[in-house]
Amino acid sequence: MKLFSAHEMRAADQAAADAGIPLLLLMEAAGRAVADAVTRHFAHPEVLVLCGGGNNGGDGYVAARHLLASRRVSVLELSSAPRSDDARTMRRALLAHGLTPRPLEEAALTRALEGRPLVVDALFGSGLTRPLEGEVAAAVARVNASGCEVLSVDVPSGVASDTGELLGPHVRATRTVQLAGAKVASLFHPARAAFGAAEVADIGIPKAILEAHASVTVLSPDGVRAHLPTRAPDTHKYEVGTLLVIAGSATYLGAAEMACRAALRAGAGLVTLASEGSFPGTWPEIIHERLAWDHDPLGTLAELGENRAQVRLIGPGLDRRAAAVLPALIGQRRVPTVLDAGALGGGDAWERAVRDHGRCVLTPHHGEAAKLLETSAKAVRTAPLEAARTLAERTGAVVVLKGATTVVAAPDGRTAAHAGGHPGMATGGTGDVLAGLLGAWCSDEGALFERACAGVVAHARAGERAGARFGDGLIATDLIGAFPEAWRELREGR
Ligand SMILES: NC(=O)C1=CN([C@@H]2O[C@H](COP(=O)(O)OP(=O)(O)OC[C@H]3O[C@@H](n4cnc5c(N)ncnc54)[C@H](OP(=O)(O)O)[C@@H]3O)[C@@H](O)[C@H]2O)[C@H](O)CC1
Ligand SMILES: [K+]
Repeated sequence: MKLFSAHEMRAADQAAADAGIPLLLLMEAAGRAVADAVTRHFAHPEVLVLCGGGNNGGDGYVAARHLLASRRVSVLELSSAPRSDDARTMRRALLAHGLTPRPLEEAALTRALEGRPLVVDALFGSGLTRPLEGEVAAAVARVNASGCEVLSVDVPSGVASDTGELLGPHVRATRTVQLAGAKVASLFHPARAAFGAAEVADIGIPKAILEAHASVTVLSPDGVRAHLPTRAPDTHKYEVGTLLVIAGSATYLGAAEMACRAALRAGAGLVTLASEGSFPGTWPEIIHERLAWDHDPLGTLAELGENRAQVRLIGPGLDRRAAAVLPALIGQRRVPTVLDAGALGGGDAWERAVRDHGRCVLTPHHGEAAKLLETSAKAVRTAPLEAARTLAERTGAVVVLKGATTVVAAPDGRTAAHAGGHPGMATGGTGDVLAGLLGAWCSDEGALFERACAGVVAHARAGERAGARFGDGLIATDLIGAFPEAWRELREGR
């Protein structure tokens, strides 16, 4: 499935019109799809349709017309807003069926809501340009307070369709029928919650046109299945990808160990941890190489044979003293390299090293991305797709921007987002686990973006499994325990 910005959707509409499918036809299909969704999901004998002055309102008039056959329908409309030609046409068609919309005024709305109707919210869609205020904001508040179930058309009114951030007053929908494609806001918190159950209706825009106008893929288990690592029956450990993990410090040895364990469970052929001090690890499978950050660490690492470091992961719990050698460390081997946490150093020399390397995967959370982009965490949260894309373009790396919805961006512009997982994953160490499994799965140099996408989905699935068992009390190592079954489910299409 693809994700659309309002601009991309308008361009797709225009391309459809140019190809011979006028907007009026799309609007008819949109309203019909909304009426079908009402029939499928709601048994209310009464339906109250609220129409705005734009094309979202046009969809509402169409839905009202189709619902006349099976429900008692009334329509309240905003009269102040201008009406598009198509919305006007659909309003006339409704009048021809004997239903006259009435003005959306306080008394009329209060009376209508007393009958506990299903409310169809067709006030504003993707054309919202500013926060709702005055009478419209009051009407939305009244609908929310009424306790009536609400089906929103395309976008809950008041939600800006291009961001997960909330502008102001908005409808809290029970269900939203998104038209032609999912909207950005439906995938990102907190706006995501306003959509209720979100579905996408086909309104007759040809698939090729939709594909050509959307730049973001919504990740799904089905979508990443082809990119899960597989192994031949006669393979050996040096063929499935060995991982060198450069991580840990006196305080954060656990981060390094969790990354190593995750990598092993994700099928790494051999995992070597290079860190300072003695390693009290409880997994004997992890090979430990001693590093001294103040005594030629690069020399020590250079001695490790190529077959021990077909992929590198640098960063989980990394000792602060590593910062000074980061650019040289990144450039030391030309193998796929995942940079996490302490290895997301930033600065000109760092950025040059990442760009020159050309095979890096960066895994920042919002705060780390903000630092790398020299902006605020709020700016990243407001526009995570753009933030991930900009960082990927600037560094030439695949960027995995972690969050409740994770964005993956490639330097060539490919972008994907995934909203799976469990709120319990907001706990220390789950990022180290992701870094470890990406280290194991990014052994395919030609498919770093695809493998990163698969890793994000598998990590989220492990979180869902662990969340089902431990709820909000899940801890990062639970993800490692849940990972093998999550991987199997993805492989088997369950
Ligand atoms: N391909 C598709 O998905 C199709 C979708 N359809 C539907 O069309 C809408 C988008 O329609 P559009 O007319 O562009 O926009 P809206 O209906 O959302 O409303 C825009 C009007 O509202 C005014 N506006 C914007 N913000 C506010 C506000 N805060 N308060 C008051 N008024 C506001 C705006 O006017 P301004 O010039 O004042 O900004 C517009 O007049 C989409 O969501 C679908 O439902 C098509 O029906 C079929 C194809
Ligand atoms: K709406």
